[in-house]
Amino acid sequence: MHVKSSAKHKNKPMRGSPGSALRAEGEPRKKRRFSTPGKQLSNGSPSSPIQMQRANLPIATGKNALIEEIRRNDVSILIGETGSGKTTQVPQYLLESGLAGHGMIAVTQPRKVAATSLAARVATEQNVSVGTLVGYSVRFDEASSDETRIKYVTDGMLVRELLGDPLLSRYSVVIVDEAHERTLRTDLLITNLKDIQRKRNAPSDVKGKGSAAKLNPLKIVIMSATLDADKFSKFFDDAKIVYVKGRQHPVTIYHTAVSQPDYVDAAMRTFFQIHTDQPPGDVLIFLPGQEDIEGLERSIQLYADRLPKDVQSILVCPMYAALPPGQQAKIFTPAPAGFRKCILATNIAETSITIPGTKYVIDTGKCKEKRYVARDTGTGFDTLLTRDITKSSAMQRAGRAGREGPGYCFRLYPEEAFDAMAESAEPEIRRCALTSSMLQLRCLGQDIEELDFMDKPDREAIGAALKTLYLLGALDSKRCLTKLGRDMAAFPLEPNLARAVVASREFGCTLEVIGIVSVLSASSKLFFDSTDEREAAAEARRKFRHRSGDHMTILNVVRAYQEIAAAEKKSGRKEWCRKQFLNDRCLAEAQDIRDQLREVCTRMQIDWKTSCGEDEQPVLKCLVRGLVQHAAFLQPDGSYKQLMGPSIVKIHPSSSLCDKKVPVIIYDELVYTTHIYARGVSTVPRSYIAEVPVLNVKGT
Ligand SMILES: Nc1ncnc2c1ncn2[C@@H]1O[C@H](COP(=O)(O)OP(=O)(O)OP(=O)(O)O)[C@@H](O)[C@H]1O
Repeated sequence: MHVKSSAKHKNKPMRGSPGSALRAEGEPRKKRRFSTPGKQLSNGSPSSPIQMQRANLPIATGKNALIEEIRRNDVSILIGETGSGKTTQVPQYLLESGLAGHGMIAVTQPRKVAATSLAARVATEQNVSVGTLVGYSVRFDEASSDETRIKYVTDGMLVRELLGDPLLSRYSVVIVDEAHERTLRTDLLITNLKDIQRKRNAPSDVKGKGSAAKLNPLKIVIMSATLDADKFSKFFDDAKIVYVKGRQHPVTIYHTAVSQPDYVDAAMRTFFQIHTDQPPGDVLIFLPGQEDIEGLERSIQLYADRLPKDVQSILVCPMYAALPPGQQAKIFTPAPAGFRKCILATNIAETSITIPGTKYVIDTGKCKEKRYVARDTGTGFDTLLTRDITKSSAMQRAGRAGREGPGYCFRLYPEEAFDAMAESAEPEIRRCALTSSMLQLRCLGQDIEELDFMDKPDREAIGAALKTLYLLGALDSKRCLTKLGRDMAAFPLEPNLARAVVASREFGCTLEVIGIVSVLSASSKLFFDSTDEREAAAEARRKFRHRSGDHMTILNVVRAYQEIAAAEKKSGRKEWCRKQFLNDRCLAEAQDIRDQLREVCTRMQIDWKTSCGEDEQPVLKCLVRGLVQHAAFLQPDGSYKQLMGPSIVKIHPSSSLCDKKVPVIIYDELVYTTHIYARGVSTVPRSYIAEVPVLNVKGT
């Protein structure tokens, strides 16, 4: 293949091309390759195209041997090339072979989009609709029933299930997929699974008569294409490592000759070379974040308009976490005839998923990594810093091509840069805030300091999480879980927002607090920061503005939207939002979240209809309960000093209070750009802060 311009690429076939052995690094301790011929698949019509496709996957060759290995071992670690069929086939094999008995098979995914799209695919392969035999469960969305036997779940949802069912009694097999990502939830889950398995699989004389005695043994399968298998094996007491050989289709990899500091521009040039020179096939471009995606989308549209008439049209589809689920799902819809789809994605599309039609991948080699700064105080903030990806990410990205036929991956960095990359990223447990996880563990009666983790969290982070939970009233001074803490954990919300909802029972304003919290929990922002029409947007926003700041302003929008929603059809709502410069997708998603929070309230005997009317004071008091660590006091120079942390912060320009000087603020989060900014800000009387019970005791 010929690639012009400075984004020049050198060709190298991907390791594990057809017929090659998978493993490049030295021989693993326990290893098995599969080469026994597969038997005919028992489920569905074997001659249907989808069943033929299943039968041709590399994993199908070793199906029986694989089932046998899983049958023989309590824990199996399964390594197989991207696209070999692990995620879609292994659960079906276990179901079809009867190995799962009467229990369910859970397959965990680090991301929602993977869980929902895989459930759809496997349901099609089983010829059923999603939510019947095959289902999914992700935060704020679920499709499952009593019939469900294979459930794709986010790792966070399975951790949440532990709260109501600590032995995961409904499941006979838990498959932890994409375990290499080492998300905080995956690590928590793995720790718990080890313990659950010890209880459920113990010999009956050891089990005694406890609840575990009645349960079937639990099987655990850990899967990935790019995993430090030995580390996982060691953690699970030398568990068996099983290797699936080969990949279905080759992916040819090209590297640039030199590095590309302007990776967005390099991505654009590479895309247009593919578009003008190469046969049809969709293109998936990996970029670090939303900003780069939006920038590249604009540039591609601009240049696309100048292409000669006889060149195919381009359909650009962005894909990042803050896009609502419905919008994200569009990447799976085939492009109309005569169009080439160009998907601009963050690492949200890096693992697990198959995007039909994708033949070319462009990898900028960059990603954004979440890291909590000042983990020791609990008053720090999450940063999302752009950095180089790891080898594991690069291989996963290349693996999104070559799933339906031969693929091509264009890496916008030299081969030497790939060789110099770290093998894998630092586990989240070592770099993210632990508050939410610690609350869940406390509800399970577990102490984070005593748990058996693959990598232990550091003491400072643990201390900060304990402090936060104490200030929220979830733990008492002896670090024991309070009733309040247990109530908070019932809500699928960050602990500070859950605290505000629980407080609303006391202050009689649940209707209002849920309205605000659902918008704050939506995946996209409520207000568009339109640079083109900034004045018009500000003007439209002014009528919702509340003197106390952003939270009550959100409530005003929610109230107005509900009136419109009651009177208008969907198209009318959209039009109204457009005129008000509001994000209708955020409001629609918030409505779904609100409905779910109302259900939780009903279960908890909190009357969600309780309203404080036009009085903002009870609402602000609830928010203070949740955001007490996010309070700051005005300084003589107009900046704000954190009440409980060392930082000096400014009010974010997007806030309705940005040009005001108010004595005390509370805020949703801190963001760091040129300064540390507080975003989502309200002003509250100082007395509200002194009233927070835990501060009150100390006489603050
Ligand atoms: N939605 C889909 N549409 C078309 N083909 C699909 C779809 N999902 C899966 N496939 C086919 O099934 C194959 C196996 O997919 P599967 O997700 O099971 O692989 P995997 O080994 O788990 O890959 P990864 O390690 O990347 O998660 C894909 O390569 C593709 O050929």
